[in-house]
This record gives sequence, C-alpha cells and structure tokens, in this order.
Amino acid sequence: MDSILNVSGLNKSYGDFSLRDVTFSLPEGCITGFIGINGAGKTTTLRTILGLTSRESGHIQFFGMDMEKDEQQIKDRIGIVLDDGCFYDELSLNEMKNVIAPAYTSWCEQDFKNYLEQFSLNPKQKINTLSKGMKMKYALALALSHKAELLIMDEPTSGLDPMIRSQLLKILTDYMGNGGKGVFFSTHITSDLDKIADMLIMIDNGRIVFQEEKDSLLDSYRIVKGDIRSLNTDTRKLFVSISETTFGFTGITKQITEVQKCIPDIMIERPTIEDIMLGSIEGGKKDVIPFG
Ligand SMILES: Nc1ncnc2c1ncn2[C@@H]1O[C@H](COP(=O)(O)OP(=O)(O)OP(=O)(O)O)[C@@H](O)[C@H]1O
Repeated sequence: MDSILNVSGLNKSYGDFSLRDVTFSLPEGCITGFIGINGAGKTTTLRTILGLTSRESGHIQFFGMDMEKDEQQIKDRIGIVLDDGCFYDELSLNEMKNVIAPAYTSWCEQDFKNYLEQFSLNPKQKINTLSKGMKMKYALALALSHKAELLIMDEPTSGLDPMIRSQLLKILTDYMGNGGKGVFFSTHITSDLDKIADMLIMIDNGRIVFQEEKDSLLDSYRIVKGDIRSLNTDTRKLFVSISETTFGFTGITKQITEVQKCIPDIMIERPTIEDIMLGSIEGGKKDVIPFG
C-alpha cells in the first residue's frame, strides 16, 4: 500500500507539553483513527502537520510532496475539518463559501449544493446561528466539495448526538466508496472507530504508542479476570495494565498463552478499542482503572 501521508521525527513544545519524535504514516485506502485521551496531543499533531502551527523539527510529506515546498498544492488536495471551524460568524453559509471556494482549483459548486441539501443546511443562515452539529456538517460540506483526496478531521464527532454521529460515519464510508484515498480523524470516542476504522494510531503524552490495523490490534490483546492471589511479580509482568479490587483483578495482556499457562481459573474476554487505549496510557499499570 502507498502512503498518502508520512510524518517523521516531529517535535514541538508548548511549555510543559511536547510532541516527541512523532512518526507515523497513513496508507492509501484507509480510514485511520487517531486516538488518545484529553491532552494527549492529537490537535497539536494535526495542526502541526497542516502547517497551522510551527514545529521545532520533523519531516512531513503528503502524496509524496514536501509540506514546506508544496503547501498550496497539498492543501488543494486535502479536506480539513477543525474543531474551531475558523469561520467568520457574521457571514451566511453561502457568503463564507464564497470566501473559501476560490482557494481550491477543483471547487465543485454542485457538490456543495448537494451536501447542503443532504445536511438540511440553509445557505442563507448565518454561521453564528448554527448549532455545533450544524457547524460540523457545514465544515464537512466545504471539505468535501473540492474533490479532496484526503480528509483530515479533528474530533468531528465530539459533542454530537448519536444520530448526527452515525450520519457522519456513513458520509465517511460513502466518501471512501466514492474514490476518497483516505480519512484521518482524531477522537476520544473510540466506539465510532469500532464501526468504521481500518487503522488506528494512538498518541499519549506527545508520543506515538502504536500504529496498527484495527482488526489485528483487537486480536492481539485480551482482557483477563482472575483471583488477586494469582498476581505476583512474575505474573504481573505479563500485563500491559492491571486494576485490582479486594478479591479480583482485571488485566489487559498481549501474552494470553503465557497467562493461561501461569494463572489458573481465569475469565478471558475480547477488549474494545477503549480498553486498549486506556490500558496503553502512560502509568496505566498502576494508576488507571482501564475497564469495568
Ligand atoms: N496554544 C497552546 N499553548 C500552550 N499549550 C497548548 C496550546 N495548545 C495545546 N497546548 C497544550 O498541549 C497539550 C496537548 O493538547 P492537545 O489539544 O493537542 O490535546 P488533544 O489530544 O487534542 O486533547 P483533547 O482530546 O482534549 O482535544 C495540552 O496540555 C494543552 O494544554
């Protein structure tokens, strides 16, 4: 598979917080979820790779082109949906579109009209009267109306009700079905990814923890429940994280065969993406209760 985005050795600091050697790539043809808890560095990563905020070091290539040299050409081929929208509140949807559309060589007015209709948005409505869900749909309509090959979205489902979230997920799968080369979206609502993601990248405290295909990631972990007395220094090492109560423990492991050999009478369950995310955060072994 070809990569549509390569990020390597990205470093950026904000006071106490740093992106540290962030490296990953997006394969063509995939919906990739960018996961991490609040403050993990998702927005900072996205804004940095899009050149919206400066970086200290690192190399970013979209479609084999360098962000530093070919920013304009690259942005022409990307649809971007950011948290803050960056719209002028006083303008109507149509007026704002008239500001944005000329920046794109492949702007398609008909696509834009179709999306507004599909999303039940009135082109004459003022931006400052849109609800959060409507604003997200408007941003998506703009992002989808210039034949973008890659969609990059920051927390598009955050704060949306289940119906709009499920509509959005359908739009993304349709977009891929209609020739989109990739979707990259950040979220901490991992249940959305259970449904549609092919690939997952996790960030924690400014570092990439893993990049893996969703199905093989879910296959490689197991949740284990057992008697607290079976935990000792050696068996603890078999777990990525453990939460303990007076009698029992729940742990997440990548070494299920070994666990089965060493600990009798355990219950084994398949994890969700959320279990894996919470089990993989820094300090997960001691401080966090990753699952119920
Ligand atoms: N402009 C800024 N100035 C200073 N610190 C910042 C700035 N933007 C982000 N940070 C800090 O960087 C860290 C990472 O924030 P970021 O928004 O990238 O996380 P996130 O994973 O997107 O979180 P969330 O899920 O809550 O949106 C946080 O500690 C945040 O306070």
